Amino acid sequence: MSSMNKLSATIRTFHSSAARFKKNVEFTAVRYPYLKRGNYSFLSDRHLGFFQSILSPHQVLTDEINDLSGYNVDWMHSVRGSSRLVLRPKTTEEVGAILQYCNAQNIAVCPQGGNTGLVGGSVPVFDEVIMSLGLMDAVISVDELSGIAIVQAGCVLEKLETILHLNNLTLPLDLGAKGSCQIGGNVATNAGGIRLLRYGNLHGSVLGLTAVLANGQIMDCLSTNKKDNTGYDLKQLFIGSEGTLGVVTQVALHCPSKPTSVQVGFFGINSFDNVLETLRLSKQNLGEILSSCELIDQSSLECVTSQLKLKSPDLVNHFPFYILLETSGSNADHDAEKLNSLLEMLLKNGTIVDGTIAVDSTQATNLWTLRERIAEALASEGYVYKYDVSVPIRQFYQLVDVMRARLEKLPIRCCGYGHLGDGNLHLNITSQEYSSELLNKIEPFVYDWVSRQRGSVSAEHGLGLKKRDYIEYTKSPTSVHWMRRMKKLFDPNNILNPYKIFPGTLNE
Ligand SMILES: O=C(O)CC[C@@H](O)C(=O)O
Ligand SMILES: [Zn+2]
Repeated sequence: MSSMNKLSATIRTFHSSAARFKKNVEFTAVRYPYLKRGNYSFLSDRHLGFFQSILSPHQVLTDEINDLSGYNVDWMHSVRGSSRLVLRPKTTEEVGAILQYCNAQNIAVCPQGGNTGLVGGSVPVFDEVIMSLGLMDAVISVDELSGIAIVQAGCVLEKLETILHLNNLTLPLDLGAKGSCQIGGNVATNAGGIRLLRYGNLHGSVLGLTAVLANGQIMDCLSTNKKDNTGYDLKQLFIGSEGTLGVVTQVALHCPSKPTSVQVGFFGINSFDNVLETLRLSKQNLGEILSSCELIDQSSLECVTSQLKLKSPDLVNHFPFYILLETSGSNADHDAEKLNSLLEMLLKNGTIVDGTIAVDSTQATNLWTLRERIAEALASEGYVYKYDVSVPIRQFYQLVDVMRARLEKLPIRCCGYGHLGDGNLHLNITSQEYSSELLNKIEPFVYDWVSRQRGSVSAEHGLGLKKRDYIEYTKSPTSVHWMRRMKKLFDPNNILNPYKIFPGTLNE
């Protein structure tokens, strides 16, 4: 059976190849014609001179074609800003000096990690100065005994995982974008991913962090204590703040022990009731070794196999639903036996119709590839309307059915997949190209539907620019009011990632 090391070495690099896809064109001005640039200073030679005086030449990028284009556009090629400057600090102090200056000079700043976000949160909307954390990529310390790693914000997730594995530890989060996303960006967006079912989200795994506030002040919350009840836990404010309250520069992460046995199963299922029963029985029978439970519907599997020329697993038939299960444990024989007897039981009682268990790391990788490259496959198909929602588990697939009925006869593909174990559905609708008519058929209907289930209109991708107008479909007006107050308190001049999270302007 496969080991985690082998698995990790081969899986998931979709962002590097997908970056070449240019089909998903929409761009900010088309979809957001009502957006107005805030009253910020324009970049002048004097400003540039200041940044050049405190940073080295390779930390100040100004060449529009050769340097800036990749920073100005998001991975989906759907939001594009027109920044004229990328700053690449190497230390927390440099971040502090930059922000202090920008705050004093009324210059807007867009903090950026690996730029793998899906809601337009990590790219400028107008000409905000981009602050890229990519040069701050050091792993400062890893302690196997306590399971604590301290790392700079710009460290790419995959690099961090490789180093953790050498210390018999692993990351509490895993994403398809791990080859290019950065831990600071993950923390700033409270990224979820495929292990959340097992290890919970970053609000639990981040023990401490350093954040630089809008005025340049360095807030040292870099605690490594697992227990600390000395008043308010301020670090939590920065986790999921999408760079609007401060710039995260260092993170102390609690890392679980590295599993030595990883098993992957793939099941074909005839009805959504049986999908739910599979989840229930998997939880009951696998217990704590269950580390992922992902749903893929037939439409998603069809898309990923046809667009990326991948082979479907060897099952007897096509099914409306597939579940990908992963276990992570420390005893290969025990874990394999558990998964095999689950498979037998599910087949025998008719909950699943067919299933396969990976016999080696190549097969496991191939199964994961089918799940993790769906986003890339969708992007290569045409324009993608993306929804990342939390819904009560029993209603997980209803929204997909409702949307198919609503968009019947239109030339679209409607896919439902995602993190079933967490109630996090990825609903994606593709069409040949962007159409505002189609968009109006989908939104705000989708958000309204989710709101009526008391779900979340953004489960793990954040609000960024694309979802900001829908915040009140999930958060109460009182919550939004206090969020705005908090933003005003931390960033009174609204220089940090403006136009994100909140609809309108902060003065409204
Ligand atoms: O593109 C999407 O909708 C989901 C992307 C990512 O969160 C995933 O789980 O693959
Ligand atoms: Zn996801």
